[in-house]
Amino acid sequence: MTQMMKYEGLEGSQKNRVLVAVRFRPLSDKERGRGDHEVWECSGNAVGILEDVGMKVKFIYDHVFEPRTDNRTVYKTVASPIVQSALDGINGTVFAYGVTSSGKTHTMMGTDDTPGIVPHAIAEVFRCIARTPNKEFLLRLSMMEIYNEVLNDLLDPARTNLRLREDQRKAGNTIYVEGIREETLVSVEHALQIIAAGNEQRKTSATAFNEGSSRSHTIIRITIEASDRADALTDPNARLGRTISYLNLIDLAGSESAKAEVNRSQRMEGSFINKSLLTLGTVIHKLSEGKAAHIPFRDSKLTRLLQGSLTGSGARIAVICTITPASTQAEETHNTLKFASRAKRIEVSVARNEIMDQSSLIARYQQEIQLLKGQLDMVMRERGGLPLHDPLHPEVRTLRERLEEERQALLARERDKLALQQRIARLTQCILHGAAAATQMEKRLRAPPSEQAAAAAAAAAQASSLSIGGEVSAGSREAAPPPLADVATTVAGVRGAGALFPGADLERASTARGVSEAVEVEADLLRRQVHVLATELAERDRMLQTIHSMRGYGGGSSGTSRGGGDGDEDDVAMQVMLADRDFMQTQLQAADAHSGKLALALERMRRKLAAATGQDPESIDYGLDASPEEAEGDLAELAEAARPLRHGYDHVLAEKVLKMEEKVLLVLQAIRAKEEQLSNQRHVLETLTGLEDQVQVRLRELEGENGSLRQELERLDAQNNNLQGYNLDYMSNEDLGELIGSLTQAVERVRITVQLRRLASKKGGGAGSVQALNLSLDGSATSGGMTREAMRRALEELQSNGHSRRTTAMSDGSDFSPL
Ligand SMILES: Nc1ncnc2c1ncn2[C@@H]1O[C@H](COP(=O)(O)OP(=O)(O)OP(=O)(O)O)[C@@H](O)[C@H]1O
Repeated sequence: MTQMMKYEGLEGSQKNRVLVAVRFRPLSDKERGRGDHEVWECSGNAVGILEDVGMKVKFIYDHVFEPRTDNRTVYKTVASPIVQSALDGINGTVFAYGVTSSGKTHTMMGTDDTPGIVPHAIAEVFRCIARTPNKEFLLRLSMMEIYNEVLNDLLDPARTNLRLREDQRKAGNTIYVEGIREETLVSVEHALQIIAAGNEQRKTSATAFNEGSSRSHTIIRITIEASDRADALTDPNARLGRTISYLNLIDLAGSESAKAEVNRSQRMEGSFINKSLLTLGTVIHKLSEGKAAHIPFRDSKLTRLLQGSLTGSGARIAVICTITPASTQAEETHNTLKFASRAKRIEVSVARNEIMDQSSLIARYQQEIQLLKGQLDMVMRERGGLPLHDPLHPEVRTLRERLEEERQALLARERDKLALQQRIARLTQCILHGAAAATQMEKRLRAPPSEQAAAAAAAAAQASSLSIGGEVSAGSREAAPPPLADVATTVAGVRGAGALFPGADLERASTARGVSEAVEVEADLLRRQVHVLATELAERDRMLQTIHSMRGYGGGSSGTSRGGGDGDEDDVAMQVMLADRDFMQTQLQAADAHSGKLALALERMRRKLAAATGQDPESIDYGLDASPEEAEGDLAELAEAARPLRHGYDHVLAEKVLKMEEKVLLVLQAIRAKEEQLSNQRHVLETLTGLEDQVQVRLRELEGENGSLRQELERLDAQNNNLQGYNLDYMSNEDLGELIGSLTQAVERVRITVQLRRLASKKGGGAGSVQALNLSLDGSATSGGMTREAMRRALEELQSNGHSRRTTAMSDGSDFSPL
């Protein structure tokens, strides 16, 4: 179903006159050679015949091109606006009309050096499409010729004598050529190759004027379907605007009169060519009168084909009348100019053919593409990949790879962080023990010997009251120090190596400060790692968000419609990823919180250490030893914890891949079945076409036979008439003599027969002489109404020859007795 839309370019009017241009060509060498001279001249938009002074006959047109005008100018002026309208959904037709050799083919097709309207139009169509990214176009090209009133497909020579049909539901043009081949165009070069191949099939024969004269009307039809791009619409619920239009580019056969044809077959061609052109003239004439009279579109194939373009179905038309200024062609040129003047008076309505339903091919293709894209998406998703058709596909894949790398790096850092945390916790414990021991030692070293034992006991008590978090119980300083041997053992545990030498307690205390600083550096490192991890997490979130939005999961797009089951499966995959991410996020937060706690504990511990040793907290230093075995143990533990999750994920993916392979197999089977069905249908169609051709041939044979039978009948009728009018009484002597002559011959035949019979009876020794002889004269002798007198004379002659005769039965029933 289509709807005609008003064309804005017409400034409020829906009617538009046919645009008529006249194009002169230069006098050819051949014309000059035979003494032709120019008798027509153009001036502005007027054409006139040259007489001695000025122009006597004058015609005015929309454009008149002088002989030097090139094809590009003709295209730009006449055809380009029609091509652009066609891209906007308005039918367009450009004719080249004129006598043979006047330049029609030169104007329409041109040469490699000067391309004509057809190549220019195709190039412009593709240029405009490239400049319209918010629309999708589908171009199809068909090429046909009308030769001797038979319509042939130039793109498929096997398709001849095609029929024109009418379908009121057809968008843009209800008349169509049944079974014509249409090629979908992909580029300018492709289109020109198709046209060149079609041109090879054209019927040409030399005429008196043009060696390569076109003897047929050639029609190139470009069907343009246009549709808004769904992804370019601002409102996703808005209806896609679709249009369809037909651009006809027509090179007519020469319009010269029959007297120019040199032989019988050309005269026949001429009469057919002229039938189409004559009807075109009549149709144009009637249309130009603007009356609601009967217009004989059906009288010729050409006018029937162009009916949609010439009448109110909405079209823009341009006629280019090509003209030779040669004196010998003056009369034909005059006729061309008169035709052009009539064409100028035609008004046609101009409307855009908007497609309101899903019937257009482009709509079907769009649906099919959507469907295929959906299927492809599904296959790719199920295989754990991303849609190949997605222009961002490589980017998405890179993002996914980066995401995976980041995830791995994050996991590794988490492991490192955990190991560090454990080491910090252990160190904290050791530092506190170390700090208490150092305090006690110093006290013991400074105090008088009597107090040293009490101080050692207090230090031991303080060390035992310290919590892991670094809390020190109130009054710990007053507690009794541990024995020296205990302190030495504790510090040795902190260093993880070496013996503690009695008497070097201060040196140990300064070593403990070094440890504290190292721990602080590590804590600082940890804080920085936490920051880096947080930044990475944010980056990873952003990437996830990008992937979500690309797959329709992005913020606010959760309503994007998807196939039920497949969407669920996809959700599962995403959920796994999200859970994974959340898990890591929680880990990070915990690590963050813990490192904050650690920093606080470290600070408190440092202050306690400083207070215990009476030193500046900044100068306290403890030695530190790493424990790689423990870190490795942690890593293994973490990997073990992650395994079930990873295993589950892989398992789900593997299952999906299997399922998807099954689905792909089913789709492939369906495609194969369809192809087979199509090939069967094509076979049936070919058989039917073959049968139809045979029937046509037989029909023609029968018509031939019918003709000769009719001739025979006519001849017999004429004879019959002659015979019916036969009357001896009115016959001339001459005719009577002739008749009697033939009668005599008949009688002679009878006589011979009688003699033979008699001879036979004698030989048989039978009844003796013949008693009686009954004669029945044949119809040819009696039907003419032979007189009794003539008959009598004939019998007398018989008798005088010695034959006896008694009775003769006349064929009219009367008895005849001899004298
Ligand atoms: N405007 C022009 N400028 C130069 N040469 C031209 C022009 N028009 C036609 N010719 C030349 O005149 C000759 C005949 O032209 P063309 O074959 O286009 O005529 P035609 O009208 O198509 O003839 P036919 O009806 O017999 O096919 C060609 O050699 C062509 O190159």
